[in-house]
Amino acid sequence: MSGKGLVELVSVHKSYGNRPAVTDVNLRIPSGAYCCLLGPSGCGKSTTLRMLAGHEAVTEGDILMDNRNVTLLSPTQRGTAMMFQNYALFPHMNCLDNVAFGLRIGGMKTAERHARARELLALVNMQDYAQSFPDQLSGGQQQRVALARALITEPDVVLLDEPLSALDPFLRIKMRKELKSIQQKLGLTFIHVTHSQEEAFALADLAVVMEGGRIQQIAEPRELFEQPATPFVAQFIGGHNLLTAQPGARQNDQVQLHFDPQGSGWIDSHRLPAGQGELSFSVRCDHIDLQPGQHPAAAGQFAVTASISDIEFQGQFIYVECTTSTGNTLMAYLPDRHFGQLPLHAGDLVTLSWSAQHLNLFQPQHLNSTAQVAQPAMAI
Ligand SMILES: Nc1ncnc2c1ncn2[C@@H]1O[C@H](COP(=O)(O)OP(=O)(O)OP(=O)(O)O)[C@@H](O)[C@H]1O
Repeated sequence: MSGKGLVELVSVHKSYGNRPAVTDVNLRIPSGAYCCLLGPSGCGKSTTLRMLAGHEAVTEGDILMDNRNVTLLSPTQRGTAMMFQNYALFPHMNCLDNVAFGLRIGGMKTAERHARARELLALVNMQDYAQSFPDQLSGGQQQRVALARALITEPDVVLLDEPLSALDPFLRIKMRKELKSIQQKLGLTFIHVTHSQEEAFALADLAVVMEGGRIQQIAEPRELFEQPATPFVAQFIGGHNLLTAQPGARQNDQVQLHFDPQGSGWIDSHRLPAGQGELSFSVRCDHIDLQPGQHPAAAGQFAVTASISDIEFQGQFIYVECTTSTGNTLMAYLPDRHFGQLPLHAGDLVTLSWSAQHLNLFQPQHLNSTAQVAQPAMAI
């Protein structure tokens, strides 16, 4: 463990001309963390990574590494190493020389450089390929060599720009396990840009979801999935329904919520923001139950009536899409064995229900985000 590699971005902005690419990014990545920057194309994740590497100037704000302000330092002065999407190996050099290259600048003797490069090739399980050239290697092997090359300068922080995107799906899963295992073994901070939520969930200690140049949520993957902070996050990570409801009658410590046209349920009043009109929620597709016919909500449950518009077999679960009488869509993932016991067909009237504890309430301050304007929550 290096014990180093604490990374902080303080009010970082980046504009190209007068077009903002990254806006007001505040982020603290602890030493030794595996952090994934996640988001759709154009959200600003690569620009953020390039600013961390020193390949892109910061327009406003500061970047700190181990409490040292590195904002104006060159890439080689920061203690970072970058691994690129296409690996950027030198085609005319064998693996040993590719890996040893970073030590040339330091003026180290060839024998010493090669000895160190051999150690790193062994770390990434490529010791038998020292004399091979990049075009003689598979994608996964090239990726391992590129990682060894990034590690040879003994960085505290490794920056990875879509490192798995050039690999086929099987190799991608294998290589992501290797990346995580090397990161844990060396105890370095890894900052990994991806547009895949599955990759971020598998790798990250800390996931940062970006949209429109801004951070939408910073959380551990489990929290991100269980409590997405904004409608954008819920929609981007997938597997969530977005809902809106109107608060109605009060009873004891509970408030009734009404979904248009035929749905309702009761929620603890302390969960609702004061003075709020319409409320926005998400509920996970795998937290929804389905029953044939029309039923009122049971105690502690929410229920909505809709008709089945589509059923798809997805392997481990059945995807059931339902449409309410006002034309909105609700999705449920039913376990295969559960679905087998139900006589459900497209066109059937069903009741979708879920526990009140599974309603994820969006806080009103998060509903003013750009993403919310672009993707309004759905009224059911
Ligand atoms: N060199 C540049 N000049 C002008 N605009 C740029 C430049 N690089 C990025 N941008 C703009 O900045 C915004 C953020 O781009 P960025 O590459 O960081 O997004 P990204 O999330 O990494 O996307 P992708 O997944 O497609 O790589 C985009 O609107 C992009 O068009």
